[in-house]
Amino acid sequence: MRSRISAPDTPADITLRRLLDGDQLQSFVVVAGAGSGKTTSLVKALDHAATRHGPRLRARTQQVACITYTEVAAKEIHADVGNSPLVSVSTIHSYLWTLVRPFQKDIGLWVGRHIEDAMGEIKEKQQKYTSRTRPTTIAKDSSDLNKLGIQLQMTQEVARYSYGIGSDYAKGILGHEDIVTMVPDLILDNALLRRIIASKYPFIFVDESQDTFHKVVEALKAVDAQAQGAICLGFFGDPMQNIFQRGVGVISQEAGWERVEKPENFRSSKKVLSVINQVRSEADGIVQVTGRSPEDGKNGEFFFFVLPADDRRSEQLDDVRTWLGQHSDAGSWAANSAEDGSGAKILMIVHRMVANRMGFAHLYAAFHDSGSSSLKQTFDEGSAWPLRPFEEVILPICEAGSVDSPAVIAALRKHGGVFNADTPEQDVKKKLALARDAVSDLRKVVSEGGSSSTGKALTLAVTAGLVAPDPRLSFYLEPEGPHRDIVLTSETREALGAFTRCDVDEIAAYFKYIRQESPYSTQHGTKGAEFSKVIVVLDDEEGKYQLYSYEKLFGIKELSETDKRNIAAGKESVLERTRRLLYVCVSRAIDSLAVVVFAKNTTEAKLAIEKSNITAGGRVLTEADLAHL
Ligand SMILES: Nc1ncnc2c1ncn2[C@@H]1O[C@H](COP(=O)(O)OP(=O)(O)OP(=O)(O)O)[C@@H](O)[C@H]1O
Repeated sequence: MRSRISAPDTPADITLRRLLDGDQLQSFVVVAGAGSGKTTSLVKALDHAATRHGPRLRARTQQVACITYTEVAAKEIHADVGNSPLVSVSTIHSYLWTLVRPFQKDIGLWVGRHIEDAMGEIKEKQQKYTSRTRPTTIAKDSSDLNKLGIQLQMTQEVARYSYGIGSDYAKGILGHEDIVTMVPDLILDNALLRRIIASKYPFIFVDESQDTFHKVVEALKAVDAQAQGAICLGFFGDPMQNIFQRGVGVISQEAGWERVEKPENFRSSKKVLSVINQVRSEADGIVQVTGRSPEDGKNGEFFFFVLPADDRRSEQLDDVRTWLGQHSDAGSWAANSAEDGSGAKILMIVHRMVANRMGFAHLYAAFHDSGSSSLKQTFDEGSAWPLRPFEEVILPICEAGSVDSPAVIAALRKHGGVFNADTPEQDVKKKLALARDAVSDLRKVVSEGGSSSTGKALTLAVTAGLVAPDPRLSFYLEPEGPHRDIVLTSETREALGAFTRCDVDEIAAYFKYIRQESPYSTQHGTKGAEFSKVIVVLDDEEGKYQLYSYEKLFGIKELSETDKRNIAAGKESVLERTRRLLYVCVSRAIDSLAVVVFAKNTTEAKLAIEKSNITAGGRVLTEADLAHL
């Protein structure tokens, strides 16, 4: 990839430099569509702030802060600015924790209040019991209340809170969820904390700002308001690409802030850009113009298929690839991985069909049929907490060449419970020798697979201390173990039951999909990426929990009463959510794009799609076209 710093300046880059160089710093919101070079402008602005204000930042031990979405993105951005020590690039969680870690007393008070609130909710529920309330509910509430009381008592003894995977307040551990709730509360409550943040970070930039939590935005705005021109708070984002449920979407502009626009699209061919603009036309109506030079301005290609939603979807998708290989100018659309640029990338929402095809149907069912809505969502987005031990430790250990591979040590060192990054070398050797048998047993369990091998692998890894799991998981596996005061909802318990009964092979298959190693990618996981040829598959999932519906978006299916009520009340509806996901997907294509809709009634679907204008005048292709292969 070409260095982002060396990309030619756009008018937005020049505006940003003006804002960074004024006597009074000015905060801003960059609002621009897909492929407009937001990340590129962010990197240029970071570099400019660090270079131009370097001596002053150094003298005052200040840094330019950049908050981004994933650790991978943080590393890439930091590398783009030459890993400058004046620039601190981190994920939102680690940035927020760095800010409040020294405020231990305030953290303790917050935790106490948080537990009391949870106790209050249960007490309120108890007041509403009727003669029909089930004895199991009454017993569970009473046990949960008792546990929370014990937790509250034990927090009195906590000398120092640390940030772990999931919360166990009694042991002084805060989890990811706590950080994004607690830190904004503390910032909003504490003027001193706001002053300290402003004096340490005179420049704070937020990447992918549409996906930032509401409360975090509010807290950063409070820091900015108090600093009165002494800091520059800059958001880089696209409200149309807000595809995670807790994201703020639009960042409202405060008085005196500047709105910076980037009207160009540097990524996509003309045909693809017209689809991108069409999808956006019914949202905020931002229309992009091509930023590609005339010699570089390829026309590109766009194809639209409507096919029956039956149990032959997989074969039909193969036929679509073959058809495209024969009829498009872009060469092969074969099913090889798109990493080498030759094949096509298929973007699908995590879906029972993908799960079946990719070999993780039971795992999918464990999260979708019994989990809470947050477990379902995080599963689709690739970040569900019960899967972390596999992602971080168990799979890397099992995928390594041998028990003694450096990859095994690296995984245990980074995430395991056996030793941590600070363990002295001689202890690492000793502990590893002890852990060697467990590692080897774990590799055997995983390679044998079979029903319930997920639970077996987890129990083995946790008991041997190879992983430091989320306290919720630890409690589930060992109810009388070290995390016995944890409270689990019945939904979570049910999902964990189904999860541990899965064949561990399914977890490997799921991560292959999530990490985009397969020709398929999740529609969520594809954010920020770009591929030469893209096939976007639109296929509504059956069931009552329907967050997205392409059939509703195209008018193939009627809106439900709830949808109509949400729209009438100006609340977010299935239409906006689906449109945004579709926007993110179609805008990943550089040259060629194909959209495949699987619908129950293809005749009605074809008519509705033709009416929707998305095909930009092109013909809707059907099964009959594929028949001529
Ligand atoms: N100023 C520029 N001149 C030429 N090409 C550019 C410029 N800025 C960005 N690009 C190219 O455009 C493409 C998109 O850039 P980038 O990923 O920064 O956009 P983005 O707005 O963050 O995208 P998205 O929001 O869709 O993920 C990249 O291939 C990048 O190299």
